[in-house]
Amino acid sequence: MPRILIVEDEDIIRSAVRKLLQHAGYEVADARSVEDADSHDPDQFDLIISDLRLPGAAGTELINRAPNTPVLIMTSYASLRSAVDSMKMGAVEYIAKPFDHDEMLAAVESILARKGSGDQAQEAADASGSGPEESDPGQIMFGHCDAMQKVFTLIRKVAPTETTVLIQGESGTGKELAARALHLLSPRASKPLISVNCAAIPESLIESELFGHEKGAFTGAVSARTGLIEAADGGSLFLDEIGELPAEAQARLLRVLQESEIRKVGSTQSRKVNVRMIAATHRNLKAMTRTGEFREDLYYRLNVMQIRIPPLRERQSDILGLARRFLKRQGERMNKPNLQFSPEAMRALERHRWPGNVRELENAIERATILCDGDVISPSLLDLDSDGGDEHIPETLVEGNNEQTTRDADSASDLSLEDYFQHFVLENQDRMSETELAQKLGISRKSLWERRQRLGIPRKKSGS
Ligand SMILES: Nc1ncnc2c1ncn2[C@@H]1O[C@H](COP(=O)(O)OP(=O)(O)OP(=O)(O)O)[C@@H](O)[C@H]1O
Repeated sequence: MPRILIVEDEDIIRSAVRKLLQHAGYEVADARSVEDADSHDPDQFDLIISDLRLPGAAGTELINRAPNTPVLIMTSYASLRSAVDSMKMGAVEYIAKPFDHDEMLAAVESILARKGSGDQAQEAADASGSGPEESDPGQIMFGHCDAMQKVFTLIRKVAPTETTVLIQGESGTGKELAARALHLLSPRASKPLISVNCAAIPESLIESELFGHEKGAFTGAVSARTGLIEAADGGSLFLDEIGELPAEAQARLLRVLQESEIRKVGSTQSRKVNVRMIAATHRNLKAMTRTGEFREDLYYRLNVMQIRIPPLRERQSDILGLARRFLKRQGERMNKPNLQFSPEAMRALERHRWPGNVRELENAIERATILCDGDVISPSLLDLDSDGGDEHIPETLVEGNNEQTTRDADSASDLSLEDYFQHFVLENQDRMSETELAQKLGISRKSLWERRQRLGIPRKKSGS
């Protein structure tokens, strides 16, 4: 029977995950912190599931302390969807909280299956030191056109260095993927890549999230916590939407860049950190320095090397290649392996302006794959003319999520995760809009609304 160690300081989550896994037939032990977990021999476990932010050391520290055991990291923020990107470490994965029971069990099963069947292959790949993902940006992101080839050349040159990189580009162009390529092609690839969306974390929390806090630093700080910068120690930190960082956090970040030191909120002591910074924005940071919205000194520290990801409309010759790639992936996921675009659909794809860039293309194809009854995708399934930009797309994607939400409702054993949801909404709804709440919970606004109805937490009038 596989043995699993859960490391989580929040009692509700720890006991919910424990019950879920025991119910599924696993043997489970638990701990409240990385230090607490030291009392267990990691080699006795087939899997460690840990929260990212814990009192004391960050959950990512377990990756070092338990080199032979896969670590599944749980993150609280949807903004950290790709928080722990440790692909090179075999079965290390992340899961965004709150997760469905099915999602957690599927992640556990898949890691254990990979561990069982893949150990030897993984060892061989590690020994040769050449996993397929690490050798070229073209294996991490698609791009044959000249503009993307120039981006790849820049990534290849700058990735092995320690240089801070500023990635600019419209929303959905692939800035996060470029950051991942920079990390995976760097000597830090075996360490964590922590991605933080500065726009998705409320102002009041961002400093504590990034820098950590001491016990009692503010109301609600019941114990000391590691920040995300410390969690990325030895690896890379990707700060998405850096233009949204509030002034105080900008000042603190500048100190990290200048002195490679962080000081937790409420602490008088600094600690050395070794983190490579990659920042991204869709805004004109230079112009923001002129209006005083962004610190000029921080701008120059970040802008040592700039990579501009072109919008999809400037990558005309890549559109069909990307579309086919997404269609293949979605077709495999949905068990529709023979899907093809009709000639009219291909023309429609090439004619569209793609204001939401690659993300919009990916979503259009996911939607068409779901709706397609035969093997041919027609223009009407792509529904490109009626696309309403960013606001519209996530709502469409919710189709799949909703199914899971309904399954949640059917499962009486989900109660404690629902408690977590309820707790989170009640605690944050006064200072967060519905969009922000949904983003942080990793669900769509529609799902948030549905869960509110089901759990009887009506939306406050002043909420958004
Ligand atoms: N060149 C590419 N090849 C394959 N997939 C891509 C490419 N560029 C983007 N994508 C996919 O498109 C989606 C959006 O990409 P990503 O999140 O990197 O964009 P972004 O510029 O960081 O967006 P935002 O500014 O909104 O955070 C992701 O699912 C990503 O995997």
